[in-house]
Amino acid sequence: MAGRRVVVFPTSVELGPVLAHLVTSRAEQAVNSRGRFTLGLSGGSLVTMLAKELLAVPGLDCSKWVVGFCDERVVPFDNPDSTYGLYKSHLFSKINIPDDAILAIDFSLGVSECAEDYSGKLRKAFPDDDIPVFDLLLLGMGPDGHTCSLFPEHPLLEESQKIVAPISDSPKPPPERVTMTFPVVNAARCATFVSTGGSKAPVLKEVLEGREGPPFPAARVHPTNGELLWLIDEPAAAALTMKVERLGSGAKL
Ligand SMILES: O=C(O)[C@H](O)[C@@H](O)[C@H](O)[C@H](O)COP(=O)(O)O
Repeated sequence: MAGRRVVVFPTSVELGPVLAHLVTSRAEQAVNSRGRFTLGLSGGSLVTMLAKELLAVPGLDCSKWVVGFCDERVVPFDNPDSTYGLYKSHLFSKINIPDDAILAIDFSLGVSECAEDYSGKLRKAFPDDDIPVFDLLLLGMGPDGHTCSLFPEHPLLEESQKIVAPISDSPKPPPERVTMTFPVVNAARCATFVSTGGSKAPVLKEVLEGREGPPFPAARVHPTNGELLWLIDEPAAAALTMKVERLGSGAKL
């Protein structure tokens, strides 16, 4: 692990531009060294924050981006629960990313087949990797400590063979989802959590500072050969006693 950075911003207003800079600078580095930038997206409040901030970047060029989903709800794209659907309307329709560079699920399949199909899409997009190595995964964390669709105490936390797994009993609706597993999450070059708001404070303390008993799913994210960044705001950081970095909107990570 290249190390963990916990960076606290006054509010999400200052965090947003730094997130956009992180994405575009990692994209530039990746395109320069490997010819493309592979990005994994999560849902929740990240969708609108990321879309707003990326669309404000002058001359944003996504022509060499390949985008996947850290998890996805198995619902039609026009269902408001579809993470792809939200990104399509907020972001993909407004940037120059080729359609075939977006690795989306086939929601018409049953949840198990859908996971197999999405796994095949990842394998095809990463033909040289035993486990797909994304340049950047953007992750969220629920107030229960889940990330992707990896929920506390769920057997999927121990999945070590599959790169993508189906889940049909998600405690958070909708119940049917597909999710990247920890082997993929922890193979990333950089995993970045974005977590804001006071509702995250209690769980964030346990995730970042440790707890008795089994670690929360979000605490199990620690890329083997990559970086781990936590971008949070003061309300989310309220219960932390650890040393953190405090930065503002002009920061570059
Ligand atoms: O699939 C889901 O149910 C959500 O996408 C979820 O996993 C989300 O990423 C976290 O709950 C953090 O969401 P917020 O950043 O909006 O709190």
